[in-house]
Amino acid sequence: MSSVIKAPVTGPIPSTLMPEIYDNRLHFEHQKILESESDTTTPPSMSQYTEIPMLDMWELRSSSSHHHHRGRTQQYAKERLARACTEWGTFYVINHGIPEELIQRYQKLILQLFSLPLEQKLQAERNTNSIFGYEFRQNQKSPIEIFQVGDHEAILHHYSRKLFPNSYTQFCDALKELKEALCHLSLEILELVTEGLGMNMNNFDMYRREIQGLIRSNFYHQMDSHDEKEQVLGLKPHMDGSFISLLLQDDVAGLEIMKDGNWFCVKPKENAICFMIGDVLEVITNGYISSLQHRTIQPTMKPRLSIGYFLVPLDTCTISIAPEFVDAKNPPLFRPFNWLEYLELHRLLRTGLKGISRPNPSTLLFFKPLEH
Ligand SMILES: O=C(O)CCC(=O)C(=O)O
Ligand SMILES: [Fe+2]
Repeated sequence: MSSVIKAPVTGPIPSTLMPEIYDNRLHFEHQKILESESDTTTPPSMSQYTEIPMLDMWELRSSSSHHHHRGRTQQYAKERLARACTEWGTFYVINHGIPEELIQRYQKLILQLFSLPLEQKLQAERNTNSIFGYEFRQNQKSPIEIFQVGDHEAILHHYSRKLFPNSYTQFCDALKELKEALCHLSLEILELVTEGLGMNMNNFDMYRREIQGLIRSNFYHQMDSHDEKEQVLGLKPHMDGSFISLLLQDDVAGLEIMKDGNWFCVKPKENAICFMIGDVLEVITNGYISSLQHRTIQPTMKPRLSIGYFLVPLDTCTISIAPEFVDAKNPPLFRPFNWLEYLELHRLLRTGLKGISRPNPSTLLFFKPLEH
């Protein structure tokens, strides 16, 4: 029998108590973050480009793997997948099977949404307590517009009706269709990843039943500046609060990833979807794989559109380390928590707490076992 150390189980903390409970830890941890990542507060300098690993879904899919040669190809692809997760936390997925027509149809409609008059878009403005709706961020030199919805159809219809009074079904249909395709693909990849890391598939199935999807479209306005050397931060450095995320991009560069302490620019790749590991998977694997720190740079020549799909737990789902990742040598690094608790901290860290105005690089720091 393996010696399994159980992390203390705590219930969700009422949001009203959070600031008091976490205040001291917040100051302490915040200081550590500032020391370890001071570069993120200064304007970014030109980052080097990097290639990231590339995974071919045709090779990874098992349906016709009886053939000896194909079996070997698949085995090799699975090994590369596991390595991409432990070494990079990100990779491009090719031959993913999501129809180009569907992606283009949604891109066209979401660009129509972003080109509506601001007063109309603000009819669907995100409520401060919600993660859904339209958001206009006046960012340093040029704005970022965001539209995010989840699996709740009523919410999607509510916002879509305000934005497209005459043609909202067309928009809703395209969004739902794309969201379903991305959900399917992300579950397929998540299963391959967890299997490749040696996770017990019964534990995986447990999570699979408690999952929801968020789809978020980011529209980055180009800067007026003509100085090509000047770089302005779009989205600040962050980790996604998801199991995994999938990112579709147009042909404008802007995504940057942190690898071995340096920022690298990831060029968009035609017909490829960027996969990223989020905080939830880091917790479940007890840090065996890490969530990917990333940020974006405002475009200079033309605007940029990205569409993110986030596979996240249900609000009430308890996220805890899968027991197979804990033993005497690997004590638990995180306490169990639920998704709403995580979101609340995420929000607090973003909006600032008692003078702390810097946004979070890692929300997970606050879910360490209290004795650590
Ligand atoms: O626009 C991008 O490339 C990244 C977007 C992102 O990181 C996010 O929405 O969380
Ligand atoms: Fe992100």
